Amino acid sequence: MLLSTLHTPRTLSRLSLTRHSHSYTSRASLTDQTPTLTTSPPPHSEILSTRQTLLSRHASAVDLALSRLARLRLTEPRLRAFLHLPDDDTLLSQARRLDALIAAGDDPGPLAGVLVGVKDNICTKDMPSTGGSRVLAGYRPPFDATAVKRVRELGAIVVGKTNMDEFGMGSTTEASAFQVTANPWDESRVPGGSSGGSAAAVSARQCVVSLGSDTGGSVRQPASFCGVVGLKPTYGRVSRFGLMAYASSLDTIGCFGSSVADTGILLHAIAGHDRFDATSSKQDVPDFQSQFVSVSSLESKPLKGLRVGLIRETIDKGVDAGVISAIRAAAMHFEELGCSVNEVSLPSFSLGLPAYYILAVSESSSNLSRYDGIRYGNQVYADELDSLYGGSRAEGFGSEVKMRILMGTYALSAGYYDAYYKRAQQVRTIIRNSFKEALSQNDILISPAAPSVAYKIGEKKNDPLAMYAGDIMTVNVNLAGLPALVLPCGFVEDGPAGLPVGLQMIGAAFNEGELLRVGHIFEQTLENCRFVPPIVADGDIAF
Ligand SMILES: NC(=O)C[C@H](N)C(=O)O
Repeated sequence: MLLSTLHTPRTLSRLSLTRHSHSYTSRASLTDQTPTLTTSPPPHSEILSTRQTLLSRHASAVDLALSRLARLRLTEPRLRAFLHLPDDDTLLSQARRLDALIAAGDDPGPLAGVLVGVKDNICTKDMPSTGGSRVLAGYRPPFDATAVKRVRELGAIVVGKTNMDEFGMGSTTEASAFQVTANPWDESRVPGGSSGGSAAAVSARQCVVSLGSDTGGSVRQPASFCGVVGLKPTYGRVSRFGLMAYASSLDTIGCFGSSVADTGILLHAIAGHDRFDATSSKQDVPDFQSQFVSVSSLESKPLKGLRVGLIRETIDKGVDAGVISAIRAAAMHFEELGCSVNEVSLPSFSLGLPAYYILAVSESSSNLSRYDGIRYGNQVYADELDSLYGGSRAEGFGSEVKMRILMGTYALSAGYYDAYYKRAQQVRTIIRNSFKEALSQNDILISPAAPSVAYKIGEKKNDPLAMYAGDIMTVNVNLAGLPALVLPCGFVEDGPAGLPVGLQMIGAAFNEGELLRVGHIFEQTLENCRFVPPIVADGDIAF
């Protein structure tokens, strides 16, 4: 954030992008002409500043954890972002261990003292992991997922398990078997899904960063709805060991942060080959942190020469006008940064949604067969096997999961396989190729992360097709296996404080470093824009 240029007339004239009041007490408005910054801007990286604070002994890990936990306890009854939270003593004992290391002069690790939220479909050995499903209520895995193990080894503290749509099947968290999470910007709205708890928790600063999973947009769409940064890595970049499988050829573990830098640092911590996941890639993981250069002015055209392609089909009919204007303003911002921006067409774009919903449900019908009451899952009493299977599933699964298993079984059945599954695989190849072609002429592609801002709770719950249609911006990227970064780029005037709009940047496979570099520069130069929801300031807890 360029504070020095915050109040220049030039800045204000560009504010169609980000016109938003920073006062926690006043309503945000697209027409605000006099922004008021009532608190100092956040550091570009809370992870880096936490490390600095600890090593310089300005505060202890216990102090930092206590202040974060105070906000968490205060906001959680309203947000319901977590399905499981250990008691404070359990968390503070981990902070005490870090303080002891620092006192002894040892390095506590690059993520020391960082509170991380973990989506409930990512296994943790010391906390329940239900995947948002009644079928796994009370299940405690005997191991940590590789991503969890890695962040813990680097000093992070897992603060709890976040709410989600059952097994990742949904876009709002309303398909969680346990609770609906509220959006921190407007508590009558959904946070998006399926990783809605992870996005809401970071947005409300209940934790510093969080892990989610993205099969068809489950990190990127909630990041957009909650005004945080969300990164879906290239398929294979992050081990899926310990992630409950939904659609294995599409599933990825992704990251949330309140800045691009934090999100990239978290990715660096979890990325890289893992012998427990044969699909994890052996590609080197570059030092993403070196990408986070400071930019002092727009005049230096810090992204000079970058070719940006705005996907035409994503700013077309069916997309909210407010979203389109925020994305067009973001495109203008890229031009100001020195990029060339051109509209590109991906004619196969609209095929992504039907192909995704055939492939994802087909894979899920196979993956979820393990929850049969014997291998995994709750078990009902029955005196013969079929009734035990049937009864356990009938009782354990929610209606969306049941519907998808049925659709998937149908698409894979002998008489329909060619018409549905095989055809969807062919479409997947076409989509992959069209991205390849577009990315040979552009360095990055941009689009909205979702066709609208956050929905009202209940608005789409009983209309699955409308719910699925909301995934149009994200599913293609999973089908192509590419990385994508979503970051907040503006507001639509709606709800008590305005609702954030997310920009999606799509890059070539394994080129997360470039997305992070570009995203960091975009974010720093997006003056006058703090994506901190009003709930953070409630209760006088200093941010
Ligand atoms: N899991 C995801 O990535 C979300 C997508 N809405 C789905 O239901 O499949």
